[in-house]
Order: sequence, then C-alpha cells, then structure tokens
Amino acid sequence: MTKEALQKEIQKKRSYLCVGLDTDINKIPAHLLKTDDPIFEFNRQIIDATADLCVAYKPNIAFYEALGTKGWESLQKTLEYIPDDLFTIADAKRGDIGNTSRLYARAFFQELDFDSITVAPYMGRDSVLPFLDFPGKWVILLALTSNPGSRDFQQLPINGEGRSLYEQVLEISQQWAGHDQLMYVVGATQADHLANIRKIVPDHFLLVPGVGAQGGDLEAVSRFGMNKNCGLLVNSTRGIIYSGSGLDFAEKARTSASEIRNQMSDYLEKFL
Ligand SMILES: O=c1ccn([C@@H]2O[C@H](COP(=O)(O)O)[C@@H](O)[C@H]2O)c(=O)[nH]1
Repeated sequence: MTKEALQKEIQKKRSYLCVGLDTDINKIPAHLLKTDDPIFEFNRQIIDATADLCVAYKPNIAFYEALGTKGWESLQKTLEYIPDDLFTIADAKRGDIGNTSRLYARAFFQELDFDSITVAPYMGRDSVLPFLDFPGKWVILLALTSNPGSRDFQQLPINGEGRSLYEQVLEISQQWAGHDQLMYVVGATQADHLANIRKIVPDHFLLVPGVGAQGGDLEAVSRFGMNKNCGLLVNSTRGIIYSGSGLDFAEKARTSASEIRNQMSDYLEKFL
C-alpha cells in the first residue's frame, strides 16, 4: 500500500487506529475452543467487528510462532481475511546479517503478503537494507519503544552533542530510504519526546503502540505526533480485543474500538 493510499483511508474513516491481533489461546473466549481454528475464528470475528473503524491490523508474530505450524496457518488465514484496503503490519522485530535478513523479508513479504514489518535497527544498515528491496513494502524501524527498558540504550546519549541512540537511528536511517518506504515505532508512553521526534522526521509515519493497556495518552500522542497528513498509526491491542470474554466479545471489541476512533476523529479535526 502506498503512503497516499494510507492517508486517503485515514481521511475516509477519520481514524488512524491500528488494531493489534495478539491472539492468545489462553485468553480467548472458551466457546471458541470448540472450533477448528480458534485463533483464526477469534481474529475473523474481531476483524468483522472493527474493519470499518481502523486503518491497520498488527498481528504480533510471537503469538502465532508460539503455536508452531498451526499458529503459522492461523496467521496466514488471518492475513488473507483482512480486507485489501487495510494496512497490515507483521510485528516481528527482525534484523540480522544481510544474508539472513533477506530470508526474513522473503518470509513476511512473499510467503506471507504483509504490507510491512517491524525491524530492529541494532545491527545497522546491512541488516535493514534487504527488507527495503521489496517495492511497495514498508519497513517500520524501532526508534523509541514504549517499554521502561527504552531508557537502557535508546535514550542514552552517544556522542559529544548529547544526541541519544534513538535520535541517531532516526537521523541515520533516513539515508537508507524515504518516507514512502520507512516508518518508525515510537511508544505512546513517550509522548514527551514526540515534538523532538517530529523535528527529526517531519514527514514519516509513526507506528505508536502503547495506548490502552500500557497507559499511553492518545491526546498527547495526537497533539505532538501528528504531522500535516496525520502521519500516525496508533495501535491498541489488549484494550480492544480482550474487552469481553463471552459470546459478545466481538461486539465489546467494537465498542472499545469505536471509542478510540471517535476520539481520533476529534483529534484529526483539532490538530491537523
Ligand atoms: O515499543 C513497542 C513496540 C511494540 N509493541 C507491541 O505493540 C503491542 C501493544 O499491545 P497492547 O496490548 O496494546 O499493550 C504488542 O504487540 C507489543 O509487543 C509495544 O507495545 N511497544
């Protein structure tokens, strides 16, 4: 999906919501366990209930890998079920020597036809470039993550001017690709860094996980993170998909997604 197409969807739906599909066999409603593929069945109902409210879906690959071949099958079926006009993100956080990254890229962009993948930048340029060899596909580079451990390395000053590691990631990686192929992960819990981040990457999309269960502030993220085209995909997972645990779980998920989407619609009016 192109940047323009994604922006158009955001405007059409008045939403920059990404719904996370971290589907945990131990958390899904009990009645689904009787079906052939409970993980897919859960995802199918969540997608049916939320597709008109969001612009992206982000399965976290760990939840599928943990189930072995059955998990990969559920992931593939889920990906195929997501309507074409929604952006898909493989939250896989890959990155290795170039020869290996090439195979990761093939797995997620060719075997599974994801629009994008999250990549860890720690191993540098040659570990990221193979993911950028796929026209029409996106790399979402981890910059400033939502977890407390982001202070351990990402926020450490690494040169004489006091620039932190995450700021260097944002600056240097812009030499590798443009804002039509590269996005960055910035945690919603890091809203106080967003104004600074926007000075370094004014035009890039930011994938912002951490509203809902992690307590990130959607208003602050929107106020400081939006650019002239919105430029945000804000993810919520547990806060949406586990809103209910009974037969009406998908309806409850819809209610939670609607609440966020309505706030987003207001923020698009207010901050864009
Ligand atoms: O910095 C990051 C990067 C990725 N994530 C992932 O996003 C979702 C968040 O789930 P919630 O239930 O809404 O907390 C999950 O897949 C994380 O692995 C992140 O949280 N922070």
